[in-house]
Amino acid sequence: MADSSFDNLTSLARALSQPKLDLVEANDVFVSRNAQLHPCRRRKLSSCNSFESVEPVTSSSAEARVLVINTGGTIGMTLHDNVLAPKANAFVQSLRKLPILHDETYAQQTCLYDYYGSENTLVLPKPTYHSDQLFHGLSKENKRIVYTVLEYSPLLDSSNMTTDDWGRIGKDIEKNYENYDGFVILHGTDTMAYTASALSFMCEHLGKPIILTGSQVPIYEMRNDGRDNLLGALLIAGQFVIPEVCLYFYNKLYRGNRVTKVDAGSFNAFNSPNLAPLATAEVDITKLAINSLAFLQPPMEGVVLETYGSGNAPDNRPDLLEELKKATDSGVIIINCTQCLRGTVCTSYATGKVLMDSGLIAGGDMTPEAALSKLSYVLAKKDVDLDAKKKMMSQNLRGEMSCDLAGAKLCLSDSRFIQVIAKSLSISCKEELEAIRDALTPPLACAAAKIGDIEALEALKEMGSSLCLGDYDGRTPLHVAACEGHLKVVQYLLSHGATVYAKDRYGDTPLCNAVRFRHKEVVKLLRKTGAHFSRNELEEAGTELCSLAASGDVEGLEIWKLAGVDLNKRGYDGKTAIQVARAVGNKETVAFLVQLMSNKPKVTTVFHCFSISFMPNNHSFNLITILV
Ligand SMILES: NC(=O)C[C@H](N)C(=O)O
Repeated sequence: MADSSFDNLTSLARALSQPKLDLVEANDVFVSRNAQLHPCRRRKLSSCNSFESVEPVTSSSAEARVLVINTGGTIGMTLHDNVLAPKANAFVQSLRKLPILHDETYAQQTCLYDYYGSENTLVLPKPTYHSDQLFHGLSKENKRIVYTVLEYSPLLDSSNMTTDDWGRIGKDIEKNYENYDGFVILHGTDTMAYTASALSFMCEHLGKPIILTGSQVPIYEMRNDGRDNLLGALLIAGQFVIPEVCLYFYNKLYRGNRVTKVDAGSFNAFNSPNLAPLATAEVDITKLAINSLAFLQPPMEGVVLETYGSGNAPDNRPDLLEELKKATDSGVIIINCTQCLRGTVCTSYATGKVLMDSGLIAGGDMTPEAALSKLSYVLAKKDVDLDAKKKMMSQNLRGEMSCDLAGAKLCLSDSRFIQVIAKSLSISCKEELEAIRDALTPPLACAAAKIGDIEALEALKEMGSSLCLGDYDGRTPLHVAACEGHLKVVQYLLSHGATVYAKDRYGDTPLCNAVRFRHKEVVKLLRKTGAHFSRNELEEAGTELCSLAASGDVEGLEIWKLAGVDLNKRGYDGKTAIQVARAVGNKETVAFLVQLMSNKPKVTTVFHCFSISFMPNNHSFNLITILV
């Protein structure tokens, strides 16, 4: 991976109170939000010659939208002078000719290009029974997947990617976050695991899938893996709410910060040694070999040390240990990662304990890629002191390291409820106990959220359960806490990985729930964390506003406004709330609406989804393999 100065990418948090541009931007991919309104599409459709024969587009919610960011990599390369190099402006044309990746008939019949305002927009064929069955166990929305390709210039071999490129991808996702259901990043395989790890830390409070993929053989070749990889990534990004940065390759969906490239000559190029793939659809990282430790001097602030076995190094080299100790004493954060593909760092051996005694932090079963990205993310946290940074490095932040299973077991057996159930089912082995835990904890967490019991939520988390999982109706603890208006619980859940974009069986988000039950503070907090109404929810919004206006319910109108909904939205009969209030002669409501629409919003909603205050200048760290 190419070296670069770590530019100070200042926080991208920004106020959403300003209306976003509704215009198609220079590169033609940023689509007008208004253009998504179903009636517009209907009007455009009706002007199409072949409208009668079109499979009816009942609403815009029949389509899922995915943004594909093409950064380069082998998937779009061609041979020149016997070497592979990226080819600009050829990818979309080539996809257009592949029926498996684009349905031109549907595009023509539904005026897709006019409607989305971009020649770079394509649509997958209707999902078949077979592709429906591809991903077992994940909640799925059965939709047409419309995707728009944003091609970077220049396209890069990923060995040339720098941290600036990570920042660019993050910014583009942030810019387009509300307009798409998911994101696919096309990327070279050589440094894909680094970018995946970096994005996983950059994207705080992520609510939608970001899936990196690429290929080993260019998509232009007759026999290639690019088509399958792209198709799989699109199907997942468009159909499933997996709020994670993932990597999809060779029929497997991995957590992005768990993978490493293991094979330069096989389609099966990636492995996630310490975490099973999230779903199955069935060369070399330059390391700095050192023989001197001069590199531990300032301005070095962090080091990922790749050590032997379970985190061991020679304990008969006092010179080496002394240098490490001096460095950690002076504030350098050194993470101890194992060179082994599988297994975790622990202090079973004297040769491992000496490293911990020298102040190193155990990297558990993190990949070096994830450790390096996490280190850069943590080092960039300006308002966090050194001890807290060290603590963050030793804790699981985004699923990049496994929790202490021994601890989980102990807590599981401590939990009387689960213990009794496990006993009555004669369950004794760890795997079965964990399966019981995973089945039981979502409803338990929802029950705790309902009564505002943060301690109970904490206890469930300690047991190793995820607080993001939904119950049988897909309702997460965050949905429940939002309905109940438990602000502290909402705060707690948001800071422990809950996603604001979770949708229940009825397509409702926690924001929509908080609005329904009129919990203003919860609405404000959710908005601050990046929540927005889904397109489904927005379709009903105009009618809802009109009925609130008809009944003079100004409190109701205000809370919809707080939730970021445009009060000019039209109801089913084309009227706006203010027109309805005028029609029923409710002057107070009219005056209130006029004031509400002219006033600047009372809350400043700040988008925290992506705070890429990442890798500031002067932060210096390195990945080293220890050779002694
Ligand atoms: N298969 C690949 O994509 C390898 C290529 N050199 C890259 O990382 O861009």
